[in-house]
Amino acid sequence: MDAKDVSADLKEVLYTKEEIDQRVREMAAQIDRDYEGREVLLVGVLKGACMIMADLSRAMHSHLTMDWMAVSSYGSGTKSSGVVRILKDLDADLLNRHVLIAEDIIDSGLTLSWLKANLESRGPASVEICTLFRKPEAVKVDIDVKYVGMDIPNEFVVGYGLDFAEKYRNLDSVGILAPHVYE
Ligand SMILES: O=P(O)(O)OC[C@H]1O[C@H](OP(=O)(O)OP(=O)(O)O)[C@H](O)[C@@H]1O
Ligand code: HPA
Ligand SMILES: [Mg+2]
Repeated sequence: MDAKDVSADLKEVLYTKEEIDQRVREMAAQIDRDYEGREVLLVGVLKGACMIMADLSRAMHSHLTMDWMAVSSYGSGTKSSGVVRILKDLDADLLNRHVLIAEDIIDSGLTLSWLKANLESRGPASVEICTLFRKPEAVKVDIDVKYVGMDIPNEFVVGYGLDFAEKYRNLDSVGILAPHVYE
């Protein structure tokens, strides 16, 4: 393998592009059914959710609008700082809207439990969460998540939008980062 190939930094591939694609399509179909007759505002949490937003929205068939928020709690490390910072707020007014937050991962859950409460305070008709990945062993807060793609082990993963120090987001599969990369 080319030494510059980013996938060489993975210890193990957890999900291939095809497996992710299949699961995203299933979630999109479920969301279409659940929101029948209601227009969804998809809120993508930058930057990690860029891939799931792009793929989920295109796999959905109902009318929807999209907006973006940028928050960060990981900086350049592999552990949450626990402090969520808004780097970019939404443009949309949430009053009476059906908001569906699209996320790449729930790890400690701190980002989404904070974000859900923040969006709920803006007068929406509803706020639900869709995440592609969740780490059940890492979740520290009680958080109601309506759509979960896959539960994964408590390891630092990269790819499909997920980064380590801003790298690896462009991998089309998702895998466990090899410890030699960050130790
Ligand atoms: O459940 P938690 O422990 O809070 O972790 C999940 C959050 O961490 C990552 O974002 P990050 O802060 O790395 O920003 P990024 O999306 O720009 O990479 C990820 O995209 C989630 O938003
Ligand atoms: O496992 C992870 N990988 C990348 N970013 C993350 N943000 C929270 N958990 C993770
Ligand atoms: Mg990150």
